[in-house]
Amino acid sequence: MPVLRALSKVAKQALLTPACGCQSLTVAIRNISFSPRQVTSGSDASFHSVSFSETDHPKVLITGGLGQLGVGLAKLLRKRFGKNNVILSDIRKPPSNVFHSGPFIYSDILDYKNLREIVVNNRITWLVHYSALLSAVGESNVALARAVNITGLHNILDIAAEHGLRLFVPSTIGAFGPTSPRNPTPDLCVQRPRTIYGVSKVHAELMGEYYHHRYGLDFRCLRYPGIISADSQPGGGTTDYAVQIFHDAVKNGKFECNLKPDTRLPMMYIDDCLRATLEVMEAPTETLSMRTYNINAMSFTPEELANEVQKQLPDLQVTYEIDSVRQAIADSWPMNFDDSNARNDWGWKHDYDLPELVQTMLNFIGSDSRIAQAN
Ligand SMILES: NC(=O)c1ccc[n+]([C@@H]2O[C@H](COP(=O)([O-])OP(=O)(O)OC[C@H]3O[C@@H](n4cnc5c(N)ncnc54)[C@H](O)[C@@H]3O)[C@@H](O)[C@H]2O)c1
Ligand SMILES: C[C@@H](O)[C@H](N)C(=O)O
Repeated sequence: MPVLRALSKVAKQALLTPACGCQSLTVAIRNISFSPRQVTSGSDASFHSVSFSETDHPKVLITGGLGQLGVGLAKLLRKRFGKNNVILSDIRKPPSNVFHSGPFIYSDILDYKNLREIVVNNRITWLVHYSALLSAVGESNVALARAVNITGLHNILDIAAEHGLRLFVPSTIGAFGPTSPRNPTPDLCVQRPRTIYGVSKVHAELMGEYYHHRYGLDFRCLRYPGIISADSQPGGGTTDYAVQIFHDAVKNGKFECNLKPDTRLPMMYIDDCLRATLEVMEAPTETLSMRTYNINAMSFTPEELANEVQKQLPDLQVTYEIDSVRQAIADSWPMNFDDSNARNDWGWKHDYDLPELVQTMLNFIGSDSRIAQAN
C-alpha cells in the first residue's frame, strides 16, 4: 500500500496545466488503482512520455486496419518509418499477404485494457483510429455502430490522452446533413447528419477537439470524401458504387448502380487520401489553425463516372436500381467539398482528377484480372 500511495503521489505531481489554462485535470480512472488517467499540457506532441526525440520514428498503431484503407496506409507508413514501426490491428483474421507484410495484432477497440496493453507494450506514439461501421452498414445495425463508433472512440481518446499520443481520427462527408450547405460545404457550418455514422463522426470531431483544448491531446482529423481503391474492397458505405463500377466493368461489362445517375458526391483516389493522412500527421503544430479539415479531390455523379469509364470501355452497360437507404443518405451529403483551409494551412494538394482516377483503376483491375485469367 505505501508503494501504491507513493506512486499515486508521483502521478498526481506529474499533472501539468492543460492547454486551456484551466486547472489540471485527471480523466476518470478505469480500473487502475494508482495510475490516474492524467493528461498533460500544450497542443503539441513534444510533451510525450515517449517523444519523437526518444525514437527515430513514431511508433504507429492502426486500428481497424483490415478495412479498405488500413493496409494501404500501413504500407505507406512502413516505407517511411520502417516495417516494424507500424502495427496493423483489427478483430478479423488477416489474409496471409497482410500477415507476412509486417506486424499484425488482434485488437478490439471496445476492450480498453487490451488497447492500453498494446500501447504500453509497443511504446506507441501515433495512433491512427480507422475502426468504424460505415454509413449504410451502420443503418442496418445502429446498436453496433453506436458501440464501435462512439464507445470505441471514447476508449481511443482516453488511451491517447493518457499516453500523450498523436491521434488521427478520420471523419467524413457523412458528418454533414441536409441542412448543411451542400455545394460547396465549408469546414465550419451546420452539421446535423441523419445517420448514426454521421452522428458518431460529428461526436468524434467535437470530442477530439475538446480533448485537444482541454487536455492538450494532439488530435488531428480529416474529413475524407468517398475513397476509391482498386486492391481493397469498401466496407458498406454509400459511395461504394464508385469502386464497384470498375470491378463490374472489367469482369462483366455491365454495372447496376444503386444511386441515381445525377447524385453528385465528393470523391478521392486512395493514394491521395493516404498521403493527406501522412501529411497532416507530419504537419508542424503551428501550421494547423484547426484540428478538423475537409479534404477533397473531385466531385462527380454516377453518370459522369460511367461516361468516363465508357471512354475506355465503350461496351459497358450501366443500369440503375436505386437503393432507397443509400439514396437518402447521399441526398443529404455534400455535393462538393471546400477544402481551402487544408490547402492554405498545410499545403494539401490532390494528384488525381476523374480521368487519372479512371485510367489508374482500370489499369490496376485490368492487370489483376489478366493475371487471374493466366493462372
Ligand atoms: N472508405 C471511405 O470511403 C471513407 C470515407 C470517409 C471516412 N472513412 C473513415 O476511414 C476509416 C477507415 O475506413 P474503411 O473504409 O477502411 O472502413 P472499413 O469498414 O473498410 O474497415 C473498418 C474496419 O474496422 C474494423 N472493426 C469493426 N469493429 C471493430 C472493433 N470493435 N475493434 C476493432 N476493429 C473493428 C472492421 O473489422 C474493419 O476491418 C473509418 O473510420 C471511416 O469512417 C472512410
Ligand atoms: C463517405 C464515407 O464515409 C464512406 N465511404 C461511406 O459511404 O459511408
